[in-house]
Amino acid sequence: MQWTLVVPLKPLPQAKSRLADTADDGLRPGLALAFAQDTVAAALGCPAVRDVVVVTNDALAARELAALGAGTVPDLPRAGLNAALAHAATVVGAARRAASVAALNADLPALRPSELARVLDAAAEFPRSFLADSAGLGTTLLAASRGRELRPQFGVGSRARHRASGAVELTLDAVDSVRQDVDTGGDLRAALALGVGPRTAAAAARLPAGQQ
Ligand SMILES: Nc1nc2c(ncn2[C@@H]2O[C@H](COP(=O)(O)OP(=O)(O)OP(=O)(O)O)[C@@H](O)[C@H]2O)c(=O)[nH]1
Ligand SMILES: C=C(OP(=O)(O)O)C(=O)O
Repeated sequence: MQWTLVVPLKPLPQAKSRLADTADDGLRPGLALAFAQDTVAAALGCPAVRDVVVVTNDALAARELAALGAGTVPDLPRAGLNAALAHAATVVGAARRAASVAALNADLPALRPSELARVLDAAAEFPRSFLADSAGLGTTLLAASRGRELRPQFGVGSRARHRASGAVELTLDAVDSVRQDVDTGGDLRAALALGVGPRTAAAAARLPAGQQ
């Protein structure tokens, strides 16, 4: 089965606020863009992925991610993350005759196509399923098979909410790169240890010594 991935991205000046201790206002937007570029490039390199659609109101990010081969959909005004995802999932479902759709966070700079393929192949067995993040509290991927609604409930504590919503938790080993979202300086160090994509490696090299 091939999937359409929907990747949500905040306007870059507001993105990754929890990285403020690691990257100042001058560097943080570029770091957030680099995470999204490496995430989208890895996703587009995954054999289980048919296409990637980024939902964002950020014009620069939309342009840069379209240059990698992603489609883009604008956010609904002031609706928030879950409304943006549900909207984008509806748009791509309508355009692609009830495609199988998965939401994937934009902050997975260590993402490996082969690990994403294993997660999506496992997700194909269930109507709705999700993968917990490396911290064990959040979600990095929520999948809905053909014809099923995504019903996203991302945000703080989303692992428990997705489970309570009836989505099946995917319990795969050795898919660390799909779980490793980057919210804090510690997360960034963990992602760098796994091995990040080239744009994040370049952006991280510009951080002050000790923050990389
Ligand atoms: N399109 C869209 N994406 C969003 C919105 N809110 C959050 N996101 C994206 O959803 C994912 C998780 O978002 P958050 O953890 O809330 O925000 P973040 O920028 O990653 O980090 P913090 O600012 O530290 O909370 C990231 O890929 C965000 O860019 C929104 O309102 N619209
Ligand atoms: C939005 C989520 O991610 P983050 O860890 O970036 O807040 C989530 O886990 O639901």
